[in-house]
Formats: sequence, C-alpha cells, structure tokens
Amino acid sequence: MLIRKCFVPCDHLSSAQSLKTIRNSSASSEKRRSEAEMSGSGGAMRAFPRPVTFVTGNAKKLEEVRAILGQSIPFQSLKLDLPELQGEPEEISKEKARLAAVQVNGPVLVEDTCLCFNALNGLPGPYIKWFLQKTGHEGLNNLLKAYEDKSAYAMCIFSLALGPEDEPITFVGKTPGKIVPARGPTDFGWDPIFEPEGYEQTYAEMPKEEKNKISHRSRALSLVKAHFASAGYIFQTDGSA
Ligand SMILES: O=P(O)(O)OP(=O)(O)OP(=O)(O)OC[C@H]1O[C@@H](n2cnc3c(O)ncnc32)[C@H](O)[C@@H]1O
Ligand SMILES: [Mg+2]
Repeated sequence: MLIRKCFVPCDHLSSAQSLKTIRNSSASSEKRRSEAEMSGSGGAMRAFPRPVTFVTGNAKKLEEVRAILGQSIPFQSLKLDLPELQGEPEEISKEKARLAAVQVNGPVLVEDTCLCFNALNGLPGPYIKWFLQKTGHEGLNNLLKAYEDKSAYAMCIFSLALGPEDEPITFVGKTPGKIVPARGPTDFGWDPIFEPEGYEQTYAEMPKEEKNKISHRSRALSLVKAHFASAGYIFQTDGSA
C-alpha cells in the first residue's frame, strides 16, 4: 500500500485528549462482533478466546514491553513488519492497530514511537526511524546545530484494537529530555542521544530497569494497564502466554 507522505508536528496530543480517546472508543461497543459478551454487574464484559497479541517487528521494544508489563496483562507477541505509515502520530498508531487486527483476527496491541525536537516543532516525530537510518546519531544532533534549544521529548502511542471491526483505543506516554552527542551502548535506536530530564545519563547509559521506570513506553503502558484493570476483559489462555 502506498501512502502519501506529509510532515506534521506531533506535539498535539495532551493526556486529556488521549483519555478522551479512551472514553470515545469505549462507546463504540456496538461494533463488537465475534466474541461473547457477558453481562456482569458493571455492564457488558468481553471475553476473548486468546490473549492480546502485541505486534511489532522490533525485538528491543518487545523486550521492554515484557519487562514493564510482567504478568499484569496476558499477551503473546507476533513479529510482523507493519508498514511505516505517514501522518498524525495518533492516526499512524491506530492504523497500525487496524492492519494488525485484520492479520491476527483478534485483539492486538501495537505501538508507534516518536522522538520530537521542540526547536523543530515536534519533528522528526514519527519519521525518526528514517532520520536515524539516514543520518545516524550525529546527523540527528546536527539537525539542532542552528538552535540553542536542544530540548526534546520521547513519545509512545499504544493502540489497542479488540478485533478487526473495532475502533482502536490509544494510550500516550511522553518523557521530556534533551538531545546530546551519543553516549552509551548503541543497541537500541536513539537511546544514546536522549538524556531524560532530571538525569545525567542518556537512556542508553541507564540501567534498563531505570529507563523502564521513567520511559515514554512505561508511561503509556501505565495507561494500558489501568484500562485493562477497569475494562475487565476476560482472556482464555492455554497457560503459555
Ligand atoms: O514494528 P514496529 O513496532 O513499528 O517497530 P519499529 O522499529 O518500526 O518502530 P517505530 O515504527 O515505532 O519507529 C520508531 C523508531 O524509533 C526507535 N525506537 C523506538 N523506541 C525506542 C526507544 O525506547 N529508544 C530508542 N529508540 C527507539 C526504533 O528503533 C525506530 O527506529
Ligand atoms: Mg515501525
């Protein structure tokens, strides 16, 4: 599928908006089709024949999601290279979820990650993957050479689609910081050039547990966990999830 490229700033998602997205999406329950709906005291509960599938082509993301979620949400993972879509960050994440839900034909969780430079009104944002591949850590630093303001934020947008017919629900996590010359191991994306606010280490220099406490990903996953806790979904597992 070919999608037209359009560059947009990504600093438009407030947590209030993302919560509104959660509420709005809950209202689309008429679309629910293939799974059983069971009436509980708090309204309709939804049961699924298998756990949520976290779909990503990125092994390092999966590693972090596993570490952050632990046993809190039953999930299985599937390595799929979903298309790199263009557009508003929330729409990109939702569309990834729609595509994944069709392929999996069941409940899916996906995420899209942005690195946003404030001096560039949020760019590279969702296009960070290409900027990183084409220019590397040094090139990303050079993008900010002309600006005093090196501040940035990392943003993660998870989308949950309960099935191919369901409107995805989004969960946004942000961590503020600044862009610095690369320091630390280079095994995960732009970690070496992002120094989170209040720290003297880059994400790459920090112990993994420390990054997972404060990261954009863990902040978004806190919202995902809260949603699962209140939604009361029921997933049948075979014990291997
Ligand atoms: O299959 P998906 O989940 O899409 O995996 P991806 O690697 O294509 O990931 P994105 O489309 O979200 O692109 C985000 C880019 O940022 C990188 N990235 C994602 N999370 C990161 C993190 O926590 N720290 C550093 N780099 C990260 C990632 O390697 C990509 O180059
Ligand atoms: Mg991707």
